[in-house]
Amino acid sequence: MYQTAFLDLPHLATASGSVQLPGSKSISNRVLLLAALSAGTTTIHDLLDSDDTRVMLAALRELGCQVTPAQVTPGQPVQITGIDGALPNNARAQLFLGNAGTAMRPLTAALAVLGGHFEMTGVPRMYERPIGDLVDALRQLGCHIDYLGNPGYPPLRIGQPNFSQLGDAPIAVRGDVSSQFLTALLMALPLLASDSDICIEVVGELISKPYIHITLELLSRFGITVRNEGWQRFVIPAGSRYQSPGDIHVEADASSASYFIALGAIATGAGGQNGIQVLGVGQDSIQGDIRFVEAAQAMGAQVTSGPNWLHITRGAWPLKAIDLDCNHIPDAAMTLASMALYADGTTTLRNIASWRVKETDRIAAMATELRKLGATVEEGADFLRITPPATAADWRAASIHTYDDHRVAMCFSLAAFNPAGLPVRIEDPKCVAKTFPDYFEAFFGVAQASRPTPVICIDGPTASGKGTIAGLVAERLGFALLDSGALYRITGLAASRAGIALTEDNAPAIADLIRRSHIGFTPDQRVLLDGEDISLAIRTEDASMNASRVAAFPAVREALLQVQRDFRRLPGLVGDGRDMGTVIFPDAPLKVYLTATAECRAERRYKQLISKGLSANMADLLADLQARDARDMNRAAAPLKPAEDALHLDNSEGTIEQAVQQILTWWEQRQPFAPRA
Ligand SMILES: Nc1ncnc2c1ncn2[C@@H]1O[C@H](COP(=O)(O)OP(=O)(O)O)[C@@H](O)[C@H]1O
Ligand SMILES: Nc1ccn([C@H]2C[C@H](O)[C@@H](COP(=O)(O)OP(=O)(O)O)O2)c(=O)n1
Repeated sequence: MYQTAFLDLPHLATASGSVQLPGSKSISNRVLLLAALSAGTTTIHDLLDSDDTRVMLAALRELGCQVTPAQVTPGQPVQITGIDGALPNNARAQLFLGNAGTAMRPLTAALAVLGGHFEMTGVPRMYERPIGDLVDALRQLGCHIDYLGNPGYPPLRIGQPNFSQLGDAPIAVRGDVSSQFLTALLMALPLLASDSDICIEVVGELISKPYIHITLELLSRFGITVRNEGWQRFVIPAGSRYQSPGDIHVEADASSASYFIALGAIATGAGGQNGIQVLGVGQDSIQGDIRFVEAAQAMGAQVTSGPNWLHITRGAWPLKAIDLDCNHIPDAAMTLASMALYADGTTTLRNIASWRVKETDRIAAMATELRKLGATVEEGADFLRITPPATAADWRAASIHTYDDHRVAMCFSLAAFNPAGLPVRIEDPKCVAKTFPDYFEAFFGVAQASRPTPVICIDGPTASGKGTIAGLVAERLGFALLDSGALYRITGLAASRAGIALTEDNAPAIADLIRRSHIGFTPDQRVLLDGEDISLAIRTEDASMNASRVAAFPAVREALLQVQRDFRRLPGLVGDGRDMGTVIFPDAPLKVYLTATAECRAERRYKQLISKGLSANMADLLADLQARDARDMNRAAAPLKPAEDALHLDNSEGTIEQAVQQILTWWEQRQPFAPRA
């Protein structure tokens, strides 16, 4: 996940490949509870790992369900052995449910029906989220629930129910507040339906029918067939009993698929590859948002699909403008607003009043940000009318404000395919964590830039601060990092360990050795050589000297050339070394030549080595450093020197942060995101 203040998407040209989407949150937690209530063991595949599912798993373990493994591990299924419809007598538990509404509501209903002694607590925000309508419905049945704080809100205490008064009358529940209450009852009441039918009657208009549809579909997979009488009455037949289906796959979130469906409709593939493959959700999805596919098709997308996948390619181009009632796909429809930027006329999205009360006022947010890109947007109480920029010249480079709304951030990534060749800045990219923490990683995994990916080169002599400053600049921009010196250090170490003398004669053998070695960099910046952690071993002064020696051999530099260029990846790279700007990335848009006086560098290196627990001597260090400077600057192959277009930065006086800020300022000056006057 990108934790940066903003993320710059370079202009993108093509996209192809496949994307595995994360599991749906609402399906994950329903499946967990149903598995826990069932007879038998359920193997759950593709469960989402999120705050909500972690809370639910912890609660189920607390209630005595066997859960293996105890945590969600990527690529590994979770097995749950259920309670077969009953808890032991006098079961007792204190359940902390954080801010997970998808755990609090269904667990309250199920435990109130099962009976025992339970306290349901959470974070302060949970105590502001109403649960009174559900509690009222459960009390009608004979469940025993007390409020421990404010009436109508958690925390709750659940006791032993008394079902002696339970007659044939339907159980009434309000349908116009949150469909989660009805979902909770639908999942709890089969526990009571052994002898006679149970009927639930919805009072008021039922909202969010697609979510009830998901509940009914999942119930049927766990052996409960509910009769749906026009979305007003739901009958759970007598004799219902939860039975594990054995294996079950959690579908990916269909609204998350919408960005990649749109991507497939907007972008052509590169190098003969065609289209975007979306894995995890397909044509028989039980989620309402899958109908986004029809809207995308109406705009021109070509979609083929199977049970668990979709494949999308560009069809009509430009896309076709549409006029659509979006009530059935409120979340995914936002993606249509981004597709409208590429349409042949004005697109109207109607019946979207609910956008106004989501994470932010989404109608206003989309209108404001689309306008920044150059679109003409008319905004109504419940509609949005979007006319794309008339020509490529009418597009603007925009810094997109995201309003702490994951969908705004994801939607506007699609603007990076604009015909004007402009980059797009997404502010606060971490807001995607709500449903898709690695969205941008997945997006970059299938998209290709129209020009070489941006690189910031930081070259300079030893201990000038390159590594430290390059690391910080990369972190602020969300860029990858290349510590090219580490590659020469690894080479020197590998050759010494192999007993090869570091002489010019042996250069081909050293180059050959490094080509055959497996070099790895971990996300936490550890360095691996054939699987061994050599992070410390390459930092000794001996290793520095050896690195400088092997770095003078053209055969070694040749062997490491492509290795270094392969570090270049979206959204950008910061390269630190001696020849980043002169040889490896001569086309880099920003090159910095970082220097500091020899005395200053020796002193800093001394402190650095001591702090790592390595021995050091000031006089030797200064002499070594000057020798290394001389060798690095005077060698024939790629000597250390500033690139002609490098900006010089003297790092002797200022702080690390000042140097970082200077480089970020130079970078900003090369970007077109300044607000329009
Ligand atoms: N402006 C600065 N002020 C104080 N210390 C600095 C400054 N710049 C770098 N340093 C310190 O100098 C040492 C050497 O920096 P490093 O990044 O390893 O240099 P290089 O990669 O150029 O060899 C580090 O301990 C770093 O924290
Ligand atoms: N791009 C590069 C990077 C490093 N080298 C050589 C020159 C240096 O003396 C060694 C070690 O580089 P490194 O950047 O790790 O060294 P310092 O941290 O600056 O002391 O490798 C090079 O020739 N070209």
